[in-house]
Amino acid sequence: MMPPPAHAEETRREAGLQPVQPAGARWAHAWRLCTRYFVSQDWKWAWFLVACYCAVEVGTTYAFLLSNTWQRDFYDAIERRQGAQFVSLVVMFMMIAGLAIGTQFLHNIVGWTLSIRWRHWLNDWYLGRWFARDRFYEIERLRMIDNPDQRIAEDVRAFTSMGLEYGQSPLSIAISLIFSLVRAIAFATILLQTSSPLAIPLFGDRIPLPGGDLIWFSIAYVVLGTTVITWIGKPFVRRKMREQHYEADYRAGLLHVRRNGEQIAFSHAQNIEQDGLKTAFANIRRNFFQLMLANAGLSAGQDIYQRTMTVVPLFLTVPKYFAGAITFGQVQAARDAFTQFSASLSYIVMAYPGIARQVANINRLKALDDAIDYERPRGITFMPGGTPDGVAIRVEGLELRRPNGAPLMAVADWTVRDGERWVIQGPSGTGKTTLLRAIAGLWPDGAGQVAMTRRGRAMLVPQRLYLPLGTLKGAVCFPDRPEQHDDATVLALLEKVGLKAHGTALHELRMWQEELSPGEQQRVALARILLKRPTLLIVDEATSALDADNAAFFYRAVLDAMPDATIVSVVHNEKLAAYHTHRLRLHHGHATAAAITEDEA
Ligand SMILES: Nc1ncnc2c1ncn2[C@@H]1O[C@H](COP(=O)(O)OP(=O)(O)OP(=O)(O)O)[C@@H](O)[C@H]1O
Repeated sequence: MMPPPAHAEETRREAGLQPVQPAGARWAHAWRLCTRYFVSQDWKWAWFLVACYCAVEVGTTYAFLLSNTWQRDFYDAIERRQGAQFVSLVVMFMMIAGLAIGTQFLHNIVGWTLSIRWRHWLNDWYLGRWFARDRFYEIERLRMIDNPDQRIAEDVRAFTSMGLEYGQSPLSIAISLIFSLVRAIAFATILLQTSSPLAIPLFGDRIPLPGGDLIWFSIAYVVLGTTVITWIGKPFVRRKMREQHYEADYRAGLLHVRRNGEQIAFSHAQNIEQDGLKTAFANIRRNFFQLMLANAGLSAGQDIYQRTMTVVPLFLTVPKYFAGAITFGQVQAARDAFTQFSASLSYIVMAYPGIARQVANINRLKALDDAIDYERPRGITFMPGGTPDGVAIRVEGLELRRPNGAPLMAVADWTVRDGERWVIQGPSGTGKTTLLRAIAGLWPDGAGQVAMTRRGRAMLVPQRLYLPLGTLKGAVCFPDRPEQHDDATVLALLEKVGLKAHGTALHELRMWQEELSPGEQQRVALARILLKRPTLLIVDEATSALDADNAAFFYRAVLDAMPDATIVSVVHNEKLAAYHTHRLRLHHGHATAAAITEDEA
């Protein structure tokens, strides 16, 4: 279980590279993310669906207006005891209800279709950038942001969601806002019919205001409500963002236990792990209480706002009704219009939790984009394919440093010629693996130059082999696709490396990384090498889990099959050094290179 990060670190990883996210930058980013899709190759669908979405919104507004007129007629008919109109009003009501239900249905269908198409496109876009330039590796290496996986899976889903189930996308918020204003204008015309002129006293004069009292009271009501609700809701945004972070950390912790179950069970470390998970959950719980408080304040504010919205117009119109200036139907219509007008204008108040969630979401996506786009200046110049003929690796003035700039190790000049086999040795933690990473172009921190033969002809075999999710054949063939090699070849290799018993499960989809023992996984690595036959093989303690005989067999099999291959390997076992022609010894931050003499071998 990973220890929970310190608070400052936590905030940094949450926010990414730019701790302070100015609101303008955030919304500009959301705008860029939205517009990208609308000029993508899917633009026809995108615009068509948005047009449909807007048409449905027009239908919804029309249904609201019809409903308002119906209310006026209905209550007037009741007041005048016009029973003959009752049936036609009921039929009218059913037609309006049908229109409202139909528009809601279309709203969902169009919204969902747009959501999945948009998410599909954005998902591909993020995956492409995350994999490009090895960003997925670099972001983890430098621990730039928390849980990029969650950001790609869940935040992208919420960002593109046009329905209510995962919160609303900024696009649907924007469209709803526009149509709220349209609705507000439509209802303002109705309000004008029952409004009285309003004038404000100023310097002994009374300045008349355009529009009527109901409109001005409604606007004042909305401005006051929006200000108060936005103020109350501020902590909600931060808590929501932190919730996403803590939930993702907790899930990552559970996954970590699942992945390392064997070691935890063997060492009876369940208590430690449980404590770690409980601490992670305590973060969720603590945040939840704060979120609950923030939410409770917000909900209470919204509730009071909504309840008073339905009675305020009555206080304003009933005196006019008693004075005989308006009908009872007009009182009801004015009440409905006031509520609809205020509700339309106060979209921000009503949708605040959804908007807050989206703000947190956009912050997280912005941090992900910043991390993906971040260009860390490369200290070490890497030149794949930049070696002269006959040379596999050329290192000049190499200084390896940690990401924080602290020096790790220096290799002044080092040349690995074709066909040479180098063993790299040195105490633990001196930087052997880091040197291999630098050779493979994966470690940019430091100074100097590294040139390597073309990447396609080289192969890096780490201590813990990566077995992709899928079949055993896929695991052996990786990074080639399984269909690129025939079964007979793969089965023969499995037999050669002593994994014949697993041959019957060649096409079975299993968690091979969990199922095969570390030694078996290293034999899969051998099968992979023999299948790929690279001209440059970089091996990092790839025989550490094998017994002495099998470790020796590993090197013999490689040499038999590829006698001309260039090999650079990190091994602790002195006996395995005998399979090499040269030695690079790392000690006290420096490297010394020498040929291995017959006597040494
Ligand atoms: N991503 C990283 N961020 C910060 N420090 C790192 C990172 N990766 C490696 N290091 C540090 O660099 C140093 C050298 O690590 P490296 O794995 O290269 O050592 P090594 O010689 O291969 O050790 P061993 O023989 O134990 O495998 C270690 O102190 C390690 O903590």
